[in-house]
Amino acid sequence: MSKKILVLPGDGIGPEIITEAHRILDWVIADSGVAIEVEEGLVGGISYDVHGEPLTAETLKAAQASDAVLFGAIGGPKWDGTVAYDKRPEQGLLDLRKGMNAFANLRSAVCFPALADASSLKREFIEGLDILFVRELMGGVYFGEPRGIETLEDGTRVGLNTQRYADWEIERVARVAFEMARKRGSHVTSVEKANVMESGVLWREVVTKMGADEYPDVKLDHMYADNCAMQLVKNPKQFDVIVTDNLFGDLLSDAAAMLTGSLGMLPSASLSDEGPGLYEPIHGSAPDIAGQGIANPIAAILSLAMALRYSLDMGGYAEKIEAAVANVLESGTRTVDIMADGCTKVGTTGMGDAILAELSK
Ligand SMILES: NC(=O)c1ccc[n+]([C@@H]2O[C@H](COP(=O)([O-])OP(=O)(O)OC[C@H]3O[C@@H](n4cnc5c(N)ncnc54)[C@H](O)[C@@H]3O)[C@@H](O)[C@H]2O)c1
Ligand SMILES: CC(C)[C@H](C(=O)O)[C@@H](O)C(=O)O
Ligand SMILES: [Mg+2]
Repeated sequence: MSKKILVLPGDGIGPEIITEAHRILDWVIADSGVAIEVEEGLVGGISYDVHGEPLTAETLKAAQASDAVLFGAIGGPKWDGTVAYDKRPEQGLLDLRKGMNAFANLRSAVCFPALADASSLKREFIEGLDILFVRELMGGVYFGEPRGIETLEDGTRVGLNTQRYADWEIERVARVAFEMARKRGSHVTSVEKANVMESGVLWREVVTKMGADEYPDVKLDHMYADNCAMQLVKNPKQFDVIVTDNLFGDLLSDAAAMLTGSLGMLPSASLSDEGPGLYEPIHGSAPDIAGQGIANPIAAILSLAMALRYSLDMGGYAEKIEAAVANVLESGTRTVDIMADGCTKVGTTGMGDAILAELSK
């Protein structure tokens, strides 16, 4: 039976970077002979413009019926404050994650040796860096009720969001983190703010119990989120797997992206217990550089590699793509965000060309 990938380029630089990932996917299909059907759809602002919804029921259905979804990026100033809050592009992404039951977001911050000098930290701090974030993606303050903006009797306006975690939500994401750690450095750092939030107290309790009962072989430590932000900059190589909630995971993974040289380098996989995975770069639609052909497509291409590994049982091709990216970087080919002295500057398409040429060798 043939496999199916739904490609959702989205807004801003989304279509630019996804075009390059799509070209790599076409190469994988041709090279492997595996029948993979590729369908394209709309999501985010472009979907709102066409359908009045950032994610239509049809697109969600197509996502649920696929083996993997490759997602670009959504959002931009065109829709900021001009569309109803529940129709904004970002809501389309949140609904897609929820609709795909994608509760575990793996964000992998790896420093490619060739980019050790592209980071804002000194080489010795990030050379060999390999952190896996396991970010809870379907709960917490992103989805908790009650929420909204209310006007009290005295006229005071209140903006309200609720951080809420059930024990089973913590358990299922922690299990992913422990299982991943077993395949890597056997070390999990669980991050919350148990010192100020009850949701953090429960988080710590549940993770501690699971570690002791089921994963005594995995080293477990706990860290407050503010300290974790500081430690990521001070000594990032102390981390192996970091498991954390939806909001802290969003913030900390953006910070970690810069350790690797650029936000344009970090891919992610959002997984459910069963069913298709959602694969997306962690960066956004980068309105400041959209349409200029200069965005770095590597995060999107590495997200495709994750899709091949986790959803299509084509781990060998994932490794090929990752090796091709490493070699291209080694050869000194760079988009502007990771440009360095003595390197060759290319645009989005140029980077795609270079990776394709490396794969075809
Ligand atoms: N998953 C997503 O689709 C996603 C993620 C984050 C933000 N957003 C949305 O994107 C829009 C812009 O948000 P933002 O500016 O805060 O974050 P952003 O990630 O879009 O951009 C932050 C900075 O990183 C740079 N950057 C990002 N990706 C890059 C790439 N591939 N190559 C080179 N440089 C890159 C941008 O040029 C910008 O300077 C907002 O509407 C936001 O809601 C979407
Ligand atoms: C666009 C937004 C909904 C999203 C998030 O906050 O999860 C983004 O920042 C991300 O990191 O994927
Ligand atoms: Mg983010």
